Amino acid sequence: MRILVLGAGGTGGYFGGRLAQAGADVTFLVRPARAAELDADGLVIRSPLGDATFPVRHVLAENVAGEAPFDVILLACKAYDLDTAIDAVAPAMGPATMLLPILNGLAHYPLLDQRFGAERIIGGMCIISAMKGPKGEVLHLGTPASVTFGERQAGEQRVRCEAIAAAFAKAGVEHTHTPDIDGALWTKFSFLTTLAAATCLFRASVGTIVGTDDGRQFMLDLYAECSGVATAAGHPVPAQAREMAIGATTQPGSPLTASMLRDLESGQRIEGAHIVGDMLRRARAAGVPASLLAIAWTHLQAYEARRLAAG
Ligand SMILES: NC(=O)C1=CN([C@@H]2O[C@H](COP(=O)(O)OP(=O)(O)OC[C@H]3O[C@@H](n4cnc5c(N)ncnc54)[C@H](OP(=O)(O)O)[C@@H]3O)[C@@H](O)[C@H]2O)C=CC1
Ligand SMILES: CC(C)(CO)C(=O)C(=O)O
Repeated sequence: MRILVLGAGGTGGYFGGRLAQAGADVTFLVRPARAAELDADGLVIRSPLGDATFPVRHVLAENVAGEAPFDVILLACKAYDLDTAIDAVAPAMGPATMLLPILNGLAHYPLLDQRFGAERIIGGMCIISAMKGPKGEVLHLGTPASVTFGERQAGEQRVRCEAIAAAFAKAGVEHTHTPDIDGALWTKFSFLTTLAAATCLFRASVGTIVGTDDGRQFMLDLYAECSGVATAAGHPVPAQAREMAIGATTQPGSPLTASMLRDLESGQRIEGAHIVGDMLRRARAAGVPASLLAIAWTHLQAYEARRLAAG
């Protein structure tokens, strides 16, 4: 199976790197600065699950057509880079290629479906804390590192998902090929939106937030808004997943934060519109009360406005 990975950052670098390390046929589609880092140092992974440094095959967008066809394209960019990423992978989409996005959120699916056809877009997401370090190394923070994926349409997608599962199994990557990817995506979206909105709003970890007088109730109320949107969309979060989400977002002393807080605190662009803004838009469309989401989204827009004004 030939795999193209768009993005050799935190998630693409980690999961694509583990596949390549295990001998899978992996090519990274990168931009020139990342290509120069990979040429100089190889792909460097620093992880509690095992450090690794090795050369990887990589290609620039202008040359990717010559490398096609691929069986699977793993899309691992930030949501604000979606337009350029979609253009970059388009020449690599052969007639049988399927694309597996692992971005957070849901709003990329209609864009991908429209451009490439829904029959070619598998559903996917990942659980990990990872980022690109100052020298281009992929830093895996903590131990969770799993990918969940599944067919959005019966037929060919199922066969391809089975092949993807086999590749992750060979690479020793924790993975789930789920029969209900829409449910899994909504479960993650409602949890992640709560985590991102709250940890960014208060610039603090879960433990610090719930250590305040009203922090625990704030988390519960915010999760109720987000999971209410999931229910309204026809994908209520199953009881066990709800308990896990509430446990993780209200655990005293927990150092947990969202990757969005890391981006915000380092002054970078954030996926606020794709995650918190999109959840609020869906809440309003469904008539779900969402006053806390509105505050969190106002805060993220103010951050983005100040960032732009500062140049
Ligand atoms: N990091 C985390 O812990 C987690 C992240 N996620 C989600 O995963 C997604 C990816 O996040 P993450 O891996 O952290 O992001 P990163 O910013 O670490 O990596 C994204 C990579 O995509 C590359 N890229 C963007 N556009 C293009 C393009 N047109 N052509 C080639 N390469 C491109 C960037 O390249 P360049 O280096 O040139 O800018 C960058 O290296 C997000 O939706 C995020 O929310 C989900 C779970 C956890
Ligand atoms: C919820 C978490 C931490 C797990 O992957 C995440 O997706 C993020 O921080 O973006």
